[in-house]
Amino acid sequence: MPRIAYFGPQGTFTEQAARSLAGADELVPVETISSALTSVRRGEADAACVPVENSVEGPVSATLDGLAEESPLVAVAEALLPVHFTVLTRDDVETVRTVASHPHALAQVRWWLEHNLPEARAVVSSSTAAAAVAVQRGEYDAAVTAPVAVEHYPLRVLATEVADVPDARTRFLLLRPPGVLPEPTGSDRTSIVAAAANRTGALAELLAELATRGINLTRLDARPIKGNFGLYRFFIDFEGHVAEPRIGAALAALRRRCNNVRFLGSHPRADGVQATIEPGAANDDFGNADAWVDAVRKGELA
Ligand SMILES: O=C(O)C(=O)C[C@]1(C(=O)O)C=C[C@@H](O)C=C1
Repeated sequence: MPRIAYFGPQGTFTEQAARSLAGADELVPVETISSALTSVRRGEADAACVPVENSVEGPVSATLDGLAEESPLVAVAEALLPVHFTVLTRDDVETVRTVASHPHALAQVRWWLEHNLPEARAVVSSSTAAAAVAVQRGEYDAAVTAPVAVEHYPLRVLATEVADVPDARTRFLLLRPPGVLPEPTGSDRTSIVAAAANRTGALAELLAELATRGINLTRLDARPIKGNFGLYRFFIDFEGHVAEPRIGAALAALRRRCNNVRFLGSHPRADGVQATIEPGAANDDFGNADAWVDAVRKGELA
């Protein structure tokens, strides 16, 4: 049975995302995002499920860095989960002095903590479920967790539906080694990471290759290239599938212009949003234009 390594332990938001993507596959919790990716690279798991971006706190840097380095992995599916939290404590805790969670979770409940647990010091844990484990062990007084954590850890519920931003969401990826790509659906996302040359206008030129082909961006993040202070990689997500001519042409142009381009996948969007097709950028427009150039080269048309 195929195995999916997910960012655990049991009871994380990522487990919920993995369940929605896994079908009948076996789910295997691992402690960190980087170990989920490593287990796929080593062939110990067939796929990894990890968070990639949150609508309040932004990109998950461990995922971005993990995808830019070592052997390539590609995203074949995504899940989008609404994020609100449950705060758990132990029965013996009278005053909450420490509250633990994943940094992304703490950032999403900052206001709530200031107003409801003003005495509590926030402590970072590797995941929301790891915080629940630490509370069980008596290391901290409370944990900010995913609602499902209460099914795994017998703790007292202090609050539910906790979220400073009511409509917060996190997007998760299912990653595999390069192989057969998912079919295009008309509602797809393509992801790349590229290191633009260090000269005036290099990033603008890179983005222009996408803009002139009518490709709508859905995310742009910069991450430092470690060991090269001041140099950055750009993670770019955009509408469309590499099977479509406008996307293929843009990727070829980026490959020519950039020091390094890595394809991170083309897969259906979880929100079902259809790609915007600008006038002249449809598959047929590219096909007809290529056919015309072929005919010109053969001396059949002018
Ligand atoms: O710790 C978890 O439960 C996770 O799945 C990680 C994570 C994240 O990385 O953003 C996922 C969703 C929430 O936004 C908070 C934490």
